[in-house]
Amino acid sequence: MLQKAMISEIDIELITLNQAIRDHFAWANKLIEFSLFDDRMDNSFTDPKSHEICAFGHWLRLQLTSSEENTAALLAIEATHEIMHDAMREVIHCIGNPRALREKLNNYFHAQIHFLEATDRYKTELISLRNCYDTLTGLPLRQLLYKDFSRIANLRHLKGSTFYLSLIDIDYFKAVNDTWGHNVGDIILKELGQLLASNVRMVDRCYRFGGEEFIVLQECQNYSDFTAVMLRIMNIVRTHDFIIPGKAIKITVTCGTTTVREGDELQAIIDRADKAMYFGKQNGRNQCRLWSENNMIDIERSATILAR
Ligand SMILES: Nc1nc2c(ncn2[C@@H]2O[C@H](COP(=O)(O)OP(=O)(O)OP(=O)(O)O)[C@@H](O)[C@H]2O)c(=O)[nH]1
Repeated sequence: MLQKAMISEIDIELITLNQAIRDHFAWANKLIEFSLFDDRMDNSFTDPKSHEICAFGHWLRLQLTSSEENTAALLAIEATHEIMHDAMREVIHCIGNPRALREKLNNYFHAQIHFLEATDRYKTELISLRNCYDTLTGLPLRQLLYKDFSRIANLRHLKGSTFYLSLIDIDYFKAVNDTWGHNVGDIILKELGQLLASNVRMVDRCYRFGGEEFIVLQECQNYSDFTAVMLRIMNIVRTHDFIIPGKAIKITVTCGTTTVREGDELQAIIDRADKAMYFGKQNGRNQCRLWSENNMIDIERSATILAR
């Protein structure tokens, strides 16, 4: 399944894909020029690995090395791209032999259509994925959390690591909207989303769960790693200057967190995190609580004790 941490990554991929397709057409036009004017062919046509040398091939390599999740879709494009280059080389070999050329040219046209169909499919996938992201904060929305969860549950099983789900809710956000207006509320949501996304590790995921609530899914080797991360996030948020027109303001959040246990349904996990968060709200806000059957553990106190 395709995966991106932020909507901007999808946009960048769409922009660069469009550019790569334009580069492909420039390359195809060059082929017509070479054929008509009998110019010297460059290695983006003649090399047996020409599909790796051309500008589109460069784009493809870059995507294949930078993302593991999209590999299947990208490899499907690569296969059609390579076949198209092979077909084009056969066309070149048949120049001067009109009878053979007709068939080779048809093969090339078909290969080109398959290649463009594969890139179209990928583009459609990227665009439908884009609809699962929040346009305000750029973060994945709750429907992606549900999709990601089954993959994460498998990972947990395979790697034996502990996953934590944290529900982060802005304190007194209604007052922010009432005092400074909804647009300022939006500025805060956007900035908080970016702050959270840039302060979790690459392997962790941050979602806009709805309204003024965010969810962070983290994979941690041990409890002290987890408490250290949460302590850091809480401190980053409470000390951050949120720039609104004419001034900078500070906000706090209350966080409820829980471990992902064997066989857990996602809804049950979210309910536990919600209970822990609610406990934090009722006990002064601006804190992070870990759900436990008997008491809701104060994560920041726990992190401080563990760090001694
Ligand atoms: N600006 C803006 N406000 C939103 C958005 N989504 C939800 N809100 C507001 O978030 C506020 C949430 O208010 P409450 O649920 O009362 O919570 P709160 O004021 O943060 O109080 P506590 O959570 O108890 O600390 C409401 O005023 C919603 O209108 C949004 O996308 N943009």
